[in-house]
Parts: sequence; structure tokens; C-alpha cells
Amino acid sequence: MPTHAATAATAATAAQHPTAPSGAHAGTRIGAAARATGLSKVYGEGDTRVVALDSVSLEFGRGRFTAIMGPSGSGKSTLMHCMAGLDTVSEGSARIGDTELASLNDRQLTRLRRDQVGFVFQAFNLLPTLTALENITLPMDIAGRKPDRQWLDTVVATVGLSGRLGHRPSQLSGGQQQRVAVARAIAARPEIIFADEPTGNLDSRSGAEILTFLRDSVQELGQTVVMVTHDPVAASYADRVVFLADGRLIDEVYDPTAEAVLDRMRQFDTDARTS
Ligand SMILES: Nc1ncnc2c1ncn2[C@@H]1O[C@H](COP(=O)(O)OP(=O)(O)OP(=O)(O)O)[C@@H](O)[C@H]1O
Repeated sequence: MPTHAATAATAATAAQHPTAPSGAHAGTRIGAAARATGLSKVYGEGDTRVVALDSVSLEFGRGRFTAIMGPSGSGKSTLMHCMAGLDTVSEGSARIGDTELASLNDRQLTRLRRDQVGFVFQAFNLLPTLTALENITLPMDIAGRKPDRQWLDTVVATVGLSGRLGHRPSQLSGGQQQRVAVARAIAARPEIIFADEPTGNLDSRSGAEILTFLRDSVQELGQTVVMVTHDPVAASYADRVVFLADGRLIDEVYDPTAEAVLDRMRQFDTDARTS
């Protein structure tokens, strides 16, 4: 099985070179923002047993933009949920910074998700009765933290929302609503942002804007972003693309172009059909 032979080698390489190679970005920080080691996730048992993740080891470099790709059911969302502390792991380890998620109780996990993790989902998940600004600062308000005004101004300017802060979600386009969601994720300065198909509900122009903002947040603000996507064009905004198949890490591409990602996906299809 050539695919799985490649898996072990690739996983080892990925673990050893979390931030390699690529040019230096202005905001690049050293080390891993999150790390999976021998991470397995099994759902159900007996006839309904599904191995969603099968001993995945990889690092998400700090100040980097990583895309996770793979066919439907390959384990992308499961990996993201385990790494974000939204789901438990069956075996192995998931860390945010130096924190082993399995070592935390429910309260500690809730606090870690609130303080260290930002989320951007396909559905924008904004509160309709709040203004854009109130939505952006809501997580900090809940945490009892005072937003850093200067940082907030920087984030709002980066995502191009300066003229829209008093608007409610219903008064904003889909692209603008997703910008609010991105600003909300960045504003709290989390250790890592997980974005699950953030452009799935957007037209291609609004999608390109969101991807540009995510990339700017990495390059200019030093943010760490991990994004699940099916779209090779979306993946090309990342510094690195990792590919999952059958719950395993099978390959990765640094400094991807959409063509290179598409080629790789075609190759996996061919391998799967001929193996
Ligand atoms: N809560 C669950 N209970 C049982 N099986 C699950 C659960 N969540 C995911 N799975 C299974 O785990 C496997 C991986 O699912 P996952 O959602 O991570 O894949 P994915 O790559 O994100 O797929 P998609 O691209 O379609 O969203 C699939 O076989 C799925 O059916």
C-alpha cells in the first residue's frame, strides 16, 4: 500500500519540520501553536466502529497558515475538533501550546477554548441583535476582559470593517458577516484560529476577501490559522497544505499553488483507484 508507506514518512517529516521551509513572514513566531502526536479517534463500537483518525502526528507552526484537505470522511473535521478541544481523543495526544488537552477538566477546557482558541465556521454564527462591534468583542466581554483598543482598531482595519461597526448582521452581506466572524476570532488574540470551510457559504469574491484577511492576519498580525477546506484555490492562500485520507496524514505541500494542490488531489484519486 504505497499510500500508507508514504504516510509514515510524511508524518515524521511533518513532525520534524513544523515551520519549514518557506520564506520568513513578518509575523512568524517560532515553534508549534498546536501539536498532534499519534492522535487516533474512534467513534462507536462493534459494527458501527469508525476509525476517524488513525495515529496522526503533525504540528501547526506558530504564525503560520495551514490548510487541511482530503476527501469527504477523511477525518478533517475530526482532527480540527480534537485539536480545538471540542472532541476527546481516543489515543495519543493533542496539545495547544504546551497544554495537553486530555489533562484538562471540563472547566479548564472551556477556559482554554475561550482564551486560546478562535473559531470561524461556515455559518457565520453571529448574534443578530448585536452590532458588528458588539459581536467582535462578545467573547472578551463574556470572559470579563477589556479589549485592547489599539489592537481592535488594527483588526477592524485589517478586515476592512471600519465603516460597518454599528451595523447588525442582517444589515451586512454574507462576506461582511464572515469578516465580522474573522475579526471576532482574531480580536481576542488566541493562540490559534480554527476555520472550518470559512468560505463555503460565500461567492468567490467574498471568499477571496476572507482568505486574504486570514492570510493578512498571519503575515501582518502573526496569527496562527488552521483551515479545513475542499477548495484548492482556498488552500493556495495557506503556507502549507496537509492531506488526510482514511484518517491518516498522507502528504503535505509547502507554499502551495491551486494547480499543485489540484494535481496532488488527482494523484491521490488515481492511487486510490489503482491500489
Ligand atoms: N460523531 C460521530 N459519530 C460517528 N462517526 C463519526 C462522527 N463524526 C465523524 N464520524 C465519522 O468519522 C469519519 C471522519 O469524519 P469527518 O467529519 O472528520 O470527515 P471530514 O473529512 O471532515 O468529512 P467532510 O469533508 O465530509 O466534512 C467519517 O467516516 C464519519 O462518518
